[in-house]
Amino acid sequence: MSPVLSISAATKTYKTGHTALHAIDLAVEKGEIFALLGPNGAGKTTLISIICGLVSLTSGRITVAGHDIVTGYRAARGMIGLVPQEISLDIFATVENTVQFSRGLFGKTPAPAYIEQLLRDLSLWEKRGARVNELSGGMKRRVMIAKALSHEPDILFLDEPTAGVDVNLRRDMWDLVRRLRQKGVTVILTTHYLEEAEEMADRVGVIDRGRLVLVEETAALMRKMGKRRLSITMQQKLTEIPPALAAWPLRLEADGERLVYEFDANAPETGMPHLLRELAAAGIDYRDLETGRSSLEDIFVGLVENGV
Ligand SMILES: Nc1ncnc2c1ncn2[C@@H]1O[C@H](COP(=O)(O)OP(=O)(O)OP(=O)(O)O)[C@@H](O)[C@H]1O
Repeated sequence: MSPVLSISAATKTYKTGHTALHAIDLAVEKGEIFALLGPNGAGKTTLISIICGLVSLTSGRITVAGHDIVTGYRAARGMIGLVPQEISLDIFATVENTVQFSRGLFGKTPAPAYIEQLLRDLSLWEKRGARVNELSGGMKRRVMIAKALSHEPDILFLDEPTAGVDVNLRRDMWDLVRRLRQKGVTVILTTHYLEEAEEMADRVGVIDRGRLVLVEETAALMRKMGKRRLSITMQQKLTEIPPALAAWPLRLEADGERLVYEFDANAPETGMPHLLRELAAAGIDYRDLETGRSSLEDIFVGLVENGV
């Protein structure tokens, strides 16, 4: 099967002379959910903006369902829906008109049943007659999603879809993404959060300083990199790791108040109970325990340390 999105040697140098993307190669299949992860300034928005024709490509080639984004711009753009980070809407238009108008811009004939279903899926149907300026921020974001899907695109780009979004919208959005996938729509999202990628994406690409440093199936990435951490807040601060615990990979944080133990989330034994017994034996009292997943930042450190 030929990929719905094909990126080869895509490079972007802004007028400032800053190269935001260095020869990116990537192929995304139809119906795939692909998460692009990376820290601030990594180049995620630049890449999406190029694919959507908002920013020019310096060199390389990108095709959407076989259409070159430069020479076949209109055909390529018609297959793409984009939900940008920032909300941009005509505040005096109604919800329904906004979505219908957007569909018209792509030269599509009206499809009242499709638009109704779309508005219902996004909990906007009751608000269809409301003007955009009467809506809450979360509702405006829903309108942005409806607008992006108005012309039934083959690929939907979501640029940091859950930044500043409440739990209900987040849940609705993921439900929608799952339904889109069933229909064969490809979804490409950018995020800072590994959990988000883990929850939704079939594959993950990690971009760092303009370079795609890793592309991996999500499950495989989590197996390789997924670490959990146990943070132990102690009754008394420590100045160093007690010799009796030297065999454990422990770190002191928060000015000696917290001991951090990182372990493999997929290992049959976490070592946690054993460690807690040894702490007690060493006479260390603690007042709080917290477990969590290692952050994307830790994973980046892991990538760099492993020389990827
Ligand atoms: N119009 C522009 N002119 C010059 N440099 C730019 C422009 N837009 C972005 N950049 C630079 O390109 C780099 C990549 O920015 P980009 O917005 O693509 O990153 P990002 O991964 O989307 O970050 P974030 O997670 O913060 O949205 C940054 O160093 C940024 O300062």
